[in-house]
Amino acid sequence: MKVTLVVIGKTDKDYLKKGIDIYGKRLFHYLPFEIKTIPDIKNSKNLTTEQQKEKEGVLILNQVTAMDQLILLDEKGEELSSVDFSKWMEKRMVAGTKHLVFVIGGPYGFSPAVKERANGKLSLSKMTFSHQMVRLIFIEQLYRAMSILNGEPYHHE
Ligand SMILES: C[S@@+](CC[C@H](N)C(=O)[O-])C[C@H]1O[C@@H](n2cnc3c(N)ncnc32)[C@H](O)[C@@H]1O
Repeated sequence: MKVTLVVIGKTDKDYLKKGIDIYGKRLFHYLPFEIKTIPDIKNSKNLTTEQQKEKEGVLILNQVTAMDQLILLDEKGEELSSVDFSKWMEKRMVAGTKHLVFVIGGPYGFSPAVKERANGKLSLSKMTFSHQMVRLIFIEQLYRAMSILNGEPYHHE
């Protein structure tokens, strides 16, 4: 199963880039993983938040095919423990999912069209993180889930 993380705008802080690079490489030992970066919307200051979400939504949906499983990362989504997230991943692998696409919304979240297309919503916490910060937090959790499935001593209960 291939996993893609779709994000909006380049990662702008070096401390995040370093962490994402470290955990992205570790993750790649377990499964094909890539980050797809959608460029920031131009002249977003002249747009309403709804217009910005719509435009981001079109670009997000361009990244997925009808066969892909699209999962939104959203603070209002389903909350799982790390062990339960590892089981959640395993279920998709066993079910033969070919391409699992996680997406992090822009500063204002997701458009209605993206929410409608999504196959599920996962929360990393009830707290809201910046769309930059959540990249590293999610990749570490994905690595943790895969290390649990592979019996590695990274996670301790
Ligand atoms: C600043 S937040 C946007 C918050 C906005 N109020 C909303 O309605 O989504 C930017 C993005 O980061 C991600 N995010 C932030 N906190 C999260 C959390 N606790 N769990 C999962 N994703 C989160 C989501 O993808 C969100 O769309």
